[in-house]
Amino acid sequence: MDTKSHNGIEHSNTNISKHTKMTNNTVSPITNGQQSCEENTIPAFPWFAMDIGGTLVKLVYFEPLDLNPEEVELEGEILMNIRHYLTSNRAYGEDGFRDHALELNNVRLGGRRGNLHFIRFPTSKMSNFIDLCISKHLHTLTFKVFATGGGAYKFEHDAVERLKLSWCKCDELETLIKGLSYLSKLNPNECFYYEEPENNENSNKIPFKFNIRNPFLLVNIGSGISILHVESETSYRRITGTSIGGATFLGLCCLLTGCSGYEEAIKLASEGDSTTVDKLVKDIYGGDYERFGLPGHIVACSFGHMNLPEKREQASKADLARATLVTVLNNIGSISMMCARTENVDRILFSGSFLRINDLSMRILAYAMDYWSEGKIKAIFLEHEGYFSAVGCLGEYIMDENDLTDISQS
Ligand SMILES: Nc1ncnc2c1ncn2[C@@H]1O[C@H](COP(=O)(O)OP(=O)(O)O)[C@@H](O)[C@H]1O
Ligand SMILES: CC(C)(COP(=O)(O)O)[C@@H](O)C(=O)NCCC(=O)O
Repeated sequence: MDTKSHNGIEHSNTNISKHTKMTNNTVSPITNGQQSCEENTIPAFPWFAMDIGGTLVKLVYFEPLDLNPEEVELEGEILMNIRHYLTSNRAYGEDGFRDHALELNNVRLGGRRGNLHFIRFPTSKMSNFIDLCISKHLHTLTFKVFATGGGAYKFEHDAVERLKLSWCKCDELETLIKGLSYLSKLNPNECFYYEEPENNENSNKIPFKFNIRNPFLLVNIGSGISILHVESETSYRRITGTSIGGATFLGLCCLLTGCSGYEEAIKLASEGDSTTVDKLVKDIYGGDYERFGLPGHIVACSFGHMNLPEKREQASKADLARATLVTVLNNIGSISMMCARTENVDRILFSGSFLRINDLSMRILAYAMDYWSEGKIKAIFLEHEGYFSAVGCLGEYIMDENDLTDISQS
């Protein structure tokens, strides 16, 4: 049975991939007509998948390393130019970036060998991206694009009309789990935890040997937040979600500090002190609230000092950014903890681009999970943060059953 994703609906899909692939290590040649998404063959190069989210487009590109002379000839100038353009640049115009540090080399996908590249740009620039594809003559070729995230639906008409390609859609939460399963097997350092999250000098990041078959909670912190209970790659439920997510942090930071983007917001937050903004238990009790085990140092009410003009004057932009971050994290932490207890799991995996260049948030979450669970629940983080759905979407259409049997990484 293969069901759609809604809160509380069980998912069960016993296939590794929806489509069984031919494994003769060749790809279909580019054809003149549109290719069907349901075709039972490995699709023609180029192999792209895009997760078009509420804030960012995450694009995963497979660069083949084993093209034979005949394929090089078939590939033609346009695709060769695209390949060189994507792999030789780290920035594309003002808004596109390749996360070079995340690149995975010499991986096997669809029976082929290649490098996986990770590229992102703002979803607000989707139409510029389509213009760029047209300027590089991609609309004159026929190939498939694998798309997930809300934008796979929202932008389908525009992409298909203007680029004349086959637009193959996948569900973002299904591909999130598939991508997690694939990358955690491919990359031994994919999952990690902090041994001493409260230690600012050395929080001790340790690789975590992840086994998808032990039930866990998956908290995806994107623009908004989805929380899933996962029992295996093919059996999971979306338990709940919250609208107070990564976009809330960024939006409120822009409003409160006038910062211009995510990088600046995170830098400000790392320099700030939230206790000038938040009211702590000790600000109310003068110490701990012992009867119910609330220590004085925890936040009693986020932004609780900000009703007073003199406190507003004392709070710097950095303090406001830090308080915004802590507010969002406290909410994520307490919902995640409640879900972990209700579902009886002892591992919470946090994914999503909100954790990009955000060691501070990961350590705050790790400390909170450890503290409130008295060491029983472990917070686990992921190197490829927001890219799992895009990877899972590529794998959904391209992976064959042997892809993970002979892993070798350079
Ligand atoms: N360069 C960036 N621009 C905007 N937001 C970013 C950036 N890098 C990280 N983020 C954070 O990641 C969040 C989006 O996470 P992501 O997993 O990509 O979600 P979505 O799929 O909804 O776009 C943003 O709301 C923001 O908090
Ligand atoms: C609607 C979404 C699945 C979209 O995913 P995103 O682009 O935020 O990664 C997500 O924003 C979400 O789960 N929001 C919370 C909705 C709720 O349960 O309240």
